[in-house]
Amino acid sequence: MFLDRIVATKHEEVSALKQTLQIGQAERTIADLAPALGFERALSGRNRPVGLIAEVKKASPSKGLIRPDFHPVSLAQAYEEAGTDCISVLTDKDYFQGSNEYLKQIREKVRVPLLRKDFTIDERQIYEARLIGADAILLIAAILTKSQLSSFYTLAKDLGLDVLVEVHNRPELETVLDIGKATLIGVNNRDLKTFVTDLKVTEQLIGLMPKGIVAVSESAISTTEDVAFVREAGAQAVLIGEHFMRQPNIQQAVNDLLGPVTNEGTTR
Ligand SMILES: O=C(O)c1ccccc1NCC(=O)[C@H](O)[C@H](O)COP(=O)(O)O
Repeated sequence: MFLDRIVATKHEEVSALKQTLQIGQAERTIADLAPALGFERALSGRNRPVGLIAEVKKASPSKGLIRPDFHPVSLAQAYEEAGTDCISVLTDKDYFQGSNEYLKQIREKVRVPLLRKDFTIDERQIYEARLIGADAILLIAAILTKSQLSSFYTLAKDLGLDVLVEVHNRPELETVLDIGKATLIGVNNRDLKTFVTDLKVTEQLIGLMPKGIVAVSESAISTTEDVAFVREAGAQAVLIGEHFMRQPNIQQAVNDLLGPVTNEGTTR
């Protein structure tokens, strides 16, 4: 299964990271860094009626190469000019053709909060995310134990990062809610094991979330009807990658899909 392969690769990467990233040294370096930008705060005070996390995504396991003329900084700058609330940057090399370097380069040029989109399975990756300039990390319930979800969440927060916790089914959501820490939860409409997408997953799961959670609908959103559907289901934000990556004019595509910036965001 593909997800198992991805996780196996992550274990190899973490073994290598153990040789280069010493936790004590990382803690000292992080203590001297400027505070991270408020990822969750940007979504709560969003620029449009629905918040937007726009993704910098060159390729994916389900679709192969998506954006042949891939210039990560230019793409992120176009997202920033389009009034994107947050940007997601895929840093996985083997399956998404991403890179930590892309995130670092974007951090230098863009003042929008950045999500390090990767498959976190070890605490060293959380230190690494902060060191390369991320403002938030992703924790995927499908690949973590309850205990890992809880301890990784706390570590990320202690390092000044926000956390997007991702679920795809009811048992995963129940685990996350039982831990009782997550305030920003993403519902991935894509089953990471089969790649099948269905926006109804958003409808099913957001209805089970308590008030006060910032709910994000992730994946397979490409039309104004899709956006309307997930908003109606209760999503306060959307995470969109492939659709924007296939457009020649990113700014135009963001405005066509989500409308103009209104600065009328509200908190729930
Ligand atoms: O995108 C994939 O094919 C994929 C396969 C296996 C695990 C994760 C995968 N994608 C990660 C994501 O969550 C998406 O990049 C993100 O939600 C944006 O989705 P989309 O708008 O459909 O590009």
